[in-house]
Amino acid sequence: MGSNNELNNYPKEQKDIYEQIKWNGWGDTRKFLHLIKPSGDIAITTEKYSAVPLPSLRNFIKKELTISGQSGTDLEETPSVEWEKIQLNAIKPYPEFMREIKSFFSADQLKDDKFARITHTYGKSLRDLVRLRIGQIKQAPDLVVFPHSHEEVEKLVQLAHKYNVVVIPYGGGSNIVGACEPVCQERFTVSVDMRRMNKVLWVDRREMTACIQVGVMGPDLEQQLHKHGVSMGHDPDSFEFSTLGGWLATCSSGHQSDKYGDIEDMCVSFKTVTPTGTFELRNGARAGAGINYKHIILGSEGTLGIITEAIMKVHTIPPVVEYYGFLFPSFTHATSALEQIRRSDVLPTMTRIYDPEETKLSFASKPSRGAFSEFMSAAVKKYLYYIRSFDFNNVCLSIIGFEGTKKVVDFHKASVFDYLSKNSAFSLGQAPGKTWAEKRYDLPYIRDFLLGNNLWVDVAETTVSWTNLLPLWKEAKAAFVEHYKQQGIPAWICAHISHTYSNGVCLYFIFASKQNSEKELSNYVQGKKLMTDIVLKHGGAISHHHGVGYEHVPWMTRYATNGWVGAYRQIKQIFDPKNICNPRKLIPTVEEDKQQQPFLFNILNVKQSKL
Ligand SMILES: Cc1cc2nc3c(=O)[nH]c(=O)nc-3n(C[C@H](O)[C@H](O)[C@H](O)COP(=O)(O)OP(=O)(O)OC[C@H]3O[C@@H](n4cnc5c(N)ncnc54)[C@H](O)[C@@H]3O)c2cc1C
Repeated sequence: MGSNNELNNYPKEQKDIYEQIKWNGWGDTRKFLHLIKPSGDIAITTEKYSAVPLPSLRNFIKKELTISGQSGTDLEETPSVEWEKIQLNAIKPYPEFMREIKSFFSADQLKDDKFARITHTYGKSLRDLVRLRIGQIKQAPDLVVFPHSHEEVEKLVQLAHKYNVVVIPYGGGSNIVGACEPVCQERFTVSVDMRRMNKVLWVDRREMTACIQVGVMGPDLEQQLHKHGVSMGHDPDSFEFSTLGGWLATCSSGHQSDKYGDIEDMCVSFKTVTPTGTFELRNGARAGAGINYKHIILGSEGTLGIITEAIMKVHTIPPVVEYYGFLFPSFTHATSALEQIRRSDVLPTMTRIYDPEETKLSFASKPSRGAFSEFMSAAVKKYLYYIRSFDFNNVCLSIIGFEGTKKVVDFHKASVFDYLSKNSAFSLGQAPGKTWAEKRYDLPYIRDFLLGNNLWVDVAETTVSWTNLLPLWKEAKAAFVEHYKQQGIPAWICAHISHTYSNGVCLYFIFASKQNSEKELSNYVQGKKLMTDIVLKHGGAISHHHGVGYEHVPWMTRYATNGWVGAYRQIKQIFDPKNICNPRKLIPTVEEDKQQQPFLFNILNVKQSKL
């Protein structure tokens, strides 16, 4: 049973992570939003705190999701089904494959019970959560395998290749693009849960690199690295529930990307198991020795093979960490400051700029009434209004962070603060930065609450040039609200900028609306299509960091040139001749390509899905 390797000794008493997180929502089962009596306020409960009121949030939702002349949208319960009541597709019988796989893996590494299958069917996109909440699962994987080592992944992929079995790597399952969903009805499908491969294998403090098993989740990874005095510095919003393998496979980006880079900048090399062989690690600063295979695997979303171990760059844990809040009089002021900072030789570790709508959301979701006032005394407000002519409807919050030694932080800070003040920014000091750091993983929990209350919320993000940034922002926001308004449906949209580059930024939209009376996904699909089309019109990337998966496939031939789509199909054919690795993701099949429109609606499942 298994290979003789000490890394195989996964503690028997340890629960797997999929058993500890929400099966039909986001994250920690102990953290959720709910209503409290008698106030009717929305509150948040976490592992540490029970029912902390967010007293402005309910009114904010009501006010923002209102069409003028109509009464505001209020909450109306739309509960989820219980997982026990869900009917799953039957497991496809495959005795030859099962016999051989059982001779190599222990019983504890092979699961086909209902809960394991449900929790490995989808990721965390709105479409995924909706289908889970109504119990619509048509293609759960037939088996979930939990490898403990690189050698076991090799054996699994060899067997899958031999028996023509589909393999879908499953990291944290936090993707929001349908990347882990089985979509090949006819073939036996294995979900490969990587999360037992979670060790930092070595740290080299001289070269500042670490070799890491890629099933490790964010907090565990940083904890292990911290024991060596180093950090990787990759902190996406999904940090707590995503894995290094998922980050590499989706080209992920974290909050501090301005300083430490995106995942591809941190990655030196990795080991990948493909059906036609394993690509090995190669350590070293860089090489001009032909095409580095890592560039082909990065972002391949499990369609070419399974990444098992990675050598990543690390840095010394920064002794000084300072995050500040600023207010700008408008989004134009804020983006102008950002562009000037980017053009200079100095860079903060993180720059986040919220547009006026997201600024209001940010203050409305704080755990005290009138959080905006907390940051500003009446005198300051008067000063901003009368002396600085701030219109509070247009004000934009910004969080700007610096990390490093005191000398480095002070140097960057002085210069950055100069650009901020030239663009009329007003400093709120470090308090908003501290609040942001403490609460930064809370926002996604609002989505579950809204889904349970007759509303829906989703996101769209892109990389756009500095030139097209404001035109895209303005058009997307106006078009989204107008589209729904014409149908008499309330809609709300906001945006922020979270990563900057010399030639563009990541612009991130959050949009919400009401579930329709039919409780089907068509309302949502219209919004998704509208946003993606506008992004492409302004030359934006289909995604800056969420990836392509299944949900963005219909736009891929418009985004990537046909030449590249064809080349990718050939690469896939070489690496994976039987198309067993996460099929029908990333690019459309030739047949799907020919029938773009019906395919789109089929993918987004408009007709069949009910909320
Ligand atoms: C609330 C929320 C916030 C988010 N914020 C961010 C953010 O700030 N930045 C960001 O980049 N993304 C963000 N995401 C998206 C998501 O977290 C990322 O795409 C993340 O990189 C996925 O990692 P995962 O381990 O969960 O991968 P999964 O969702 O499990 O898998 C994603 C894809 O990678 C493949 N894959 C996984 N592991 C491997 C492997 N070992 N080898 C080969 N292929 C593999 C899967 O087959 C799938 O195609 C967010 C998502 C949510 C729900």
